[in-house]
Amino acid sequence: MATVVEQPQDAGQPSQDTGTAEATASAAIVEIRSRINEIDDAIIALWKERSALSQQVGKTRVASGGTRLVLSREREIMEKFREALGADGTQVALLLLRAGRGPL
Ligand SMILES: O=C(O)C(=O)C[C@]1(C(=O)O)C=C[C@@H](O)C=C1
Repeated sequence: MATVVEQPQDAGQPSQDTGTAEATASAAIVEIRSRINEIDDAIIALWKERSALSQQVGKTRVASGGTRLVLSREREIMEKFREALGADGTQVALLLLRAGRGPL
């Protein structure tokens, strides 16, 4: 049986390995991937912006004598993500909150 060996891509280069040798399907995949790449870039930018804003809120609150965390607010955010995305939403929310908190 032939062994398929994945070739490493150049760092920073979008992959053109579509996983199919069929030209029409391959062209469609390249097109769809272009939008996926835009979405990933937007998610990364929003993730970083949210994290910075969350840290700003935390610093503002602690500097004013408040608590570092507000668990009722965290529950509200986790519930929003769970309602929108199901069980995976809860995991996403936990990661988002962790990114904003930094190390405890
Ligand atoms: O909304 C706040 O009060 C925040 O501090 C932001 C944030 C968040 O990342 O959403 C972070 C920590 C808190 O425990 C709750 C929420």
